[in-house]
Amino acid sequence: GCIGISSICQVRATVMLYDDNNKRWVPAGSDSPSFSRVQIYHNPTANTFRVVGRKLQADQQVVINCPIIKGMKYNQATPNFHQWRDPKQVWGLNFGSKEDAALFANSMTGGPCIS
Ligand SMILES: CCOC(=O)[C@@H]1C[C@@H](CC)[C@@H]2C=C[C@H]3CCN(C(=O)[C@@H]4CC[C@H]5C=C[C@]6(CCCN6C(=O)[C@H](Cc6ccccc6Cl)NC(C)=O)C(=O)N54)[C@@H]3C(=O)N12
Repeated sequence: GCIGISSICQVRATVMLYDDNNKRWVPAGSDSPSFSRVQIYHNPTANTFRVVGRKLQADQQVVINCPIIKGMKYNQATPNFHQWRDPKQVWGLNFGSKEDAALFANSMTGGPCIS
């Protein structure tokens, strides 16, 4: 059958970026921190993973589109704020619920990441 790229997890979270200069978290995308639908896509052919998030509000702005490197450390800083580093920046997800956080963490650590 068609083994295309599929979404293995879908949660609600506010996607944040760490502003190293000002030492503070800023919302990814436009200025207002608001929830996005955040998904983990898996490409079974290449066995690669990617995190994609789109704002829930009308414009569905893509606020994260981040390849996940195998063996990357996934840090569960609190029950509903998790984070990871990519070569350029630090991403943070402020989850809508602890259940969403656990679901996402299980997909990340069950897939490409180490916890
Ligand atoms: C409650 C009040 O919360 C707040 O007001 C803000 C806004 C809240 C919502 C958006 C958010 C929520 C929760 C808390 C939880 C703590 N936290 C922080 O930022 C902590 C505190 C100190 C600060 C210092 C550094 C910083 C930032 C950059 C990355 N990093 C590291 O430590 C990395 C981590 C890491 C470890 C392993 C692998 C990957 C990575 Cl990424 N380590 C290294 C070795 O890379 C970090 O995470 N830091 C959050 C926070 O304050 N806030």
